[in-house]
Amino acid sequence: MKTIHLALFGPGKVGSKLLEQLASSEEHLKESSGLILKLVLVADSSHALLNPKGIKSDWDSDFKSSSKKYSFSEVEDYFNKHQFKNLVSIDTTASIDFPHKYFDLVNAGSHIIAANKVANTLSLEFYERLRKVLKKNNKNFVYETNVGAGLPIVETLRNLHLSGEKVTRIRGVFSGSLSYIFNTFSSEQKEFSKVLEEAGVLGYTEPDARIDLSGKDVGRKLLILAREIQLKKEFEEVKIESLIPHQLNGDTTLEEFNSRISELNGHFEKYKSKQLKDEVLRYIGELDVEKGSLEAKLIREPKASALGQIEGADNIFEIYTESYKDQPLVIRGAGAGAEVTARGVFGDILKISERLN
Ligand SMILES: NC(=O)C1=CN([C@@H]2O[C@H](COP(=O)(O)OP(=O)(O)OC[C@H]3O[C@@H](n4cnc5c(N)ncnc54)[C@H](O)[C@@H]3O)[C@@H](O)[C@H]2O)C=CC1
Ligand SMILES: N[C@@H](CC=O)C(=O)O
Repeated sequence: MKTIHLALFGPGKVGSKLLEQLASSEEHLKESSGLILKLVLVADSSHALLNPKGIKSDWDSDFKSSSKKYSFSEVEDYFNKHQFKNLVSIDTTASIDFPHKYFDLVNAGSHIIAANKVANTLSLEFYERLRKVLKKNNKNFVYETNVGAGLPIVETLRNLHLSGEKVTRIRGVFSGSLSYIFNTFSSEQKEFSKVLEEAGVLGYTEPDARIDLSGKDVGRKLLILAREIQLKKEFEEVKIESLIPHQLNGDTTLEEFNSRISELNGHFEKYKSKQLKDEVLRYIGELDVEKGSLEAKLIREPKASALGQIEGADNIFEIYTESYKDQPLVIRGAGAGAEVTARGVFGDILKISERLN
C-alpha cells in the first residue's frame, strides 16, 4: 500500500466536492491501486482542522466543531513536525495571496496541486521562480483544472510541445460560465441577471463573477496555455474585451456589484439584438503563436459551426499544430462546475501519486 498525505486549502464548492469524491473512492482506490489518500489538513481562510492520523470522511462536522483559528506559520510547523511522507497541498481557493505561500509549502516538503489559476498568471518572474524552487526541492506542481476544468487541455498541449510539435494557434470557448450564460441567454427569454445568478448557483462562475464577465478568467487561461508552450508572456499583454459596463466597472465592491446586477440587463440586451437568426454569441479566446497575440473577445458565431454548437457550460478548444494543420485537434466537454473540476483535481492527485513511492 502507498500512502499519500493530503492538505486541502479552500473547502468551498470545488474543495468540498473533492473531499466527497475522495471519501466515496476510498475502498476502490485501496483495491484497484493499493493507494491510501490520507487527509491531514483542511483549512479555509481563517480556520484549520489538523489531524496527523487522518481526518474522517465526514470532515464537515469535525471542521465545525474542532477547527481552530490559525496562522500560516502553524501550518509550516505542523508539516515540519510530522514530516509527512508524500505530502500534497491542494489549492482550491480563489485567493490571490495564497499562491505566495507555495514556496513555504514546497520548502516544508509538499507537492502542489492548484485549481486556483493565480500562481500561473502572476508575473513571469514569479512563474519562473516557483519552478526553480520546485525543481530544487524535487517537487511536483500540477494544475490540469486551470484550463477547461476536468478536460485534459494542459497535459495535451504540454505533451505536443515537449514532443517538438509546433503549436501554431489555439482558439475556442474557454469559459464555462460565459458559455452557459450565452447559450441560455441567446435561446431563452430570461433576463441576463437571472441567467448570471443561475450560473453562480450551478458553480460555474468564479466566487467573484466580475472575474468571468470582465474576461479576466479567459485572459488568465490564455496566458496559462501560452506559458505552457514556453511563450514568455505577461498578463498585461493579453488583449481583453470586458463585458462589464462602465458604471459597474472599476471601483464597485463585490457586494455592490452583486446588488446591482439588474443593471446588466439592458447592456446585454444590446448584444443580443445584434445577433442574427442563425447565430449565437460566443466569448472566445485566441492565441496566435506566430503573431504572438493573445485575445479574449465576444463574437457572433454561426450556430452550425463547431463553436456555435456547444451546449450548456461546455468548453471547446481547437489546437492547430504542424500535424493538425487543416483539421485541428479538438477537445470539447463540460468546462466548469464543482463536480467535473473536483474530478480533475482528483486526477492530478493520481498523477502525482504515480510519480511517488
Ligand atoms: N468552479 C469551477 O468550475 C472551476 C473552478 N476553478 C477554480 O477553483 C477555485 C475554487 O472555486 P470555488 O470552489 O468555486 O470557490 P469557493 O469560493 O466556493 O471556494 C473557495 C474556498 O477557499 C477558501 N479560501 C479563501 N482564501 C483562502 C486562503 N487564503 N486559505 C485557505 N482557504 C481560503 C474560502 O473560504 C472558500 O472555502 C477557484 O480558484 C476557481 O478559479 C477551476 C476550474 C473550474
Ligand atoms: N469561472 C470559470 C470556472 C472554470 O475555470 C469558468 O467560467 O470557466
